[in-house]
Amino acid sequence: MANFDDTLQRARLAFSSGKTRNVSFRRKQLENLLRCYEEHENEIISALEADLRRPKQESLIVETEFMKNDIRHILFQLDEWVQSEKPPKSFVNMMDDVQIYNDPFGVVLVIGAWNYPLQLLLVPVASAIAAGNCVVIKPSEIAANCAKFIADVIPKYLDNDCYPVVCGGPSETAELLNQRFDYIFYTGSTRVGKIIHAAANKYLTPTTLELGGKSPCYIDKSVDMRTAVKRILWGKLINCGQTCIAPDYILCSKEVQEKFIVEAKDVLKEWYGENIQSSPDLSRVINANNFQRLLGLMKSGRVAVGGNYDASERFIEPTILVDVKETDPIMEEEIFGPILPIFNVESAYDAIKFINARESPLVLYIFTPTAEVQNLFINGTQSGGLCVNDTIMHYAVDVLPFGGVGMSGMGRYHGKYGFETFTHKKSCLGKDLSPLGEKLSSARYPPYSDRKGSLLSFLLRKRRPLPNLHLSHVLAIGLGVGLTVLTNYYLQGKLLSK
Ligand SMILES: NC(=O)c1ccc[n+]([C@@H]2O[C@H](COP(=O)([O-])OP(=O)(O)OC[C@H]3O[C@@H](n4cnc5c(N)ncnc54)[C@H](O)[C@@H]3O)[C@@H](O)[C@H]2O)c1
Repeated sequence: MANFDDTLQRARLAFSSGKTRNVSFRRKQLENLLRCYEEHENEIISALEADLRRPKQESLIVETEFMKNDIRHILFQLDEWVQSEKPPKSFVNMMDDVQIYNDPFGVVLVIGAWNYPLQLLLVPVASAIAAGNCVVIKPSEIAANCAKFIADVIPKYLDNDCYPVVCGGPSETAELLNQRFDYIFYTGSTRVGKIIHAAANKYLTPTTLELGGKSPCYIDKSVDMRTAVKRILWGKLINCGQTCIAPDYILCSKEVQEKFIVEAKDVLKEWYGENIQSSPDLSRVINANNFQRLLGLMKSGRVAVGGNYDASERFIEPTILVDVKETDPIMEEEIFGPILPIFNVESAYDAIKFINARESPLVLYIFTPTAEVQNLFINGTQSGGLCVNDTIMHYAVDVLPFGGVGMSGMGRYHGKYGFETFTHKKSCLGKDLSPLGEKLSSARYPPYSDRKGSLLSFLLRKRRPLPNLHLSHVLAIGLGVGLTVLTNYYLQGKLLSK
């Protein structure tokens, strides 16, 4: 059984030494991580190819370039993000110092999933470093080559006491979860998310859960079908459908379905040629277990496109299923593979009813140029995110928070939202000690009286927030007003005496 006591002890000591509170130290670590990506790009691409047979271009877009840009974004903004905030004050605190400090939580645990084995682990790690935490980094054991890269190479770039890498599967993770962390960030299935949440409960550890589920995709008849088909199929087939935000199934009318299938056949031929298996541009299913699970799901409905597979390569041809029923296994569990079922609905209203009868998805996709139809979904459904007329691309907008809702997760990250996830907002009131400040405070002290009560009600009454004024500002304004009044009197006296 793994023993993580020492690792945790060293991280705790490193955190209490105050090292990670130093913003230059955090910046240096992030620069090192960026350098690691620059110096090992080919190794990263090879590890992803070995685990998933991921094409180089996909690895560049969704792993290396994505990660480097995430770190660059943090480095550009860090000095601004770490500043304490001075929120607008109410009348009663006019004389006081009211601030919110950005405190790190302490030692946090980040657990990654296998489908994007580097990005899903190291993007939250970068946010946690930026926020001043120590981080225990736990890659998914299922993407074994990437886990080995992380364990071998990352420690050469990051401070080993502050940011240890620990490896292992479910039993090691269970052991790790017996330790006390100050924050847990987990990416993976909803099933394991519940285990993580239950473990976090022991110490009331705050937790972000980035989970999965079935993300629907509604296609309206008004859409340009060629564009819709390309954007949907790309989102479904990148990483062989093993993407938490892949469009899981399509909701559309029979008429739209017919047009979708005609265009889909054409687009697949254009992208992958006559012999799809020989195309270098399609990833493979991660392992034999998932391959067999997907073959089981392919038995639902009727194959309209694709349907071929080869167990020796864990290859599954991009497959579109029609005539599926609500109760078919493919409509009940997250697919996580290159299979796209179409479920027929009569209208946008029917689609919304169908979506609302199920768990809230991680993302909802709608394809329509019509604002009226878009608004029906925006106002009538709940989902972690919503993407109109495209798939996946909302993930890359670094000013948008990313996360689920309900069974698809809790919490959010990316960009500033990642920094805030790993930051405790420590509120601080600095009371004014001047005689005037004490005079304003004295109404709260006994002996109580009606006069004091009325004064308190007046002071506490909610008004529009004041601009951030301190005693010195108030005195300066008072002095200015006083001088103006006196000058007026003086000038008037002079004029009258003439
Ligand atoms: N929301 C997101 O950002 C996001 C991203 C990627 C994947 N996902 C979801 O993740 C799922 C697929 O990923 P996965 O198969 O790696 O998930 P997983 O839950 O099997 O594994 C994820 C992590 O949990 C650990 N783990 C597995 N079983 C455990 C257990 N019993 N106790 C403690 N730890 C355990 C693994 O070691 C791994 O590090 C899909 O549902 C997908 O939608 C979500």
